[in-house]
Amino acid sequence: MIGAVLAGGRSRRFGGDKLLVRIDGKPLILHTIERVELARGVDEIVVISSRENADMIEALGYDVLVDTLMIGPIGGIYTALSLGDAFVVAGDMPLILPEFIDFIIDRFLEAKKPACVPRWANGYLEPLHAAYSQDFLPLLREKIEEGNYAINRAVRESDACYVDIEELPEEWRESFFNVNTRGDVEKLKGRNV
Ligand SMILES: Nc1nc2c(ncn2[C@@H]2O[C@H](COP(=O)(O)OP(=O)(O)OP(=O)(O)O)[C@@H](O)[C@H]2O)c(=O)[nH]1
Ligand SMILES: [Mg+2]
Repeated sequence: MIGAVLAGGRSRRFGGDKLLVRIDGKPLILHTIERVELARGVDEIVVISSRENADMIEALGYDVLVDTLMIGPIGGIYTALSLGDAFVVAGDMPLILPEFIDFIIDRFLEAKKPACVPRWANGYLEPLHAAYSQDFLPLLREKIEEGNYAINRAVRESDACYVDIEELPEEWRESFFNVNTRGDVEKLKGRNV
């Protein structure tokens, strides 16, 4: 399926485009993309980008679909699904694990549900590290038209399948690490990314 990497955020907490910050000499978004490419179940990468970032991402050698909605991740997911079913990931997740991606994709293909989303025991969801079907589009469209831009709520109202994180290997949890602040970049120093 498509690996859709979201890259249309404004990096407000970071200040300056976080997806371009260099980690071991390589832009953050490339770390994420190269890991998603390693998943067996992903056969094509598409970056769902803001108009401003499109040229830069194409220059890195990847296909871009411009998100014209710019209403947050829900709009990025909606845009990605116009191409087909997709594993969607935030561009700021440089530690994402290919084997975890494949685990979610396998569950998704088995369950035949509109979405397959990791869930913590306290109910918290990880919707930017999840698989989505085009069957999710009508509900997303309705939410967007109503101005309800919370992706978690849309997932909960759908007939989604959930992957219970705490039942999986503990080492997989770092897959959700995402860079929001400059301090998060510091946390990556000295480890293999
Ligand atoms: N395509 C698309 N991607 C988005 C949009 N909003 C956020 N993203 C991406 O979704 C991922 C997770 O979002 P956040 O961690 O909130 O990133 P952000 O919105 O850039 O940062 P903040 O402004 O600090 O919240 C990042 O990779 C963003 O680039 C959007 O409207 N469209
Ligand atoms: Mg984030």
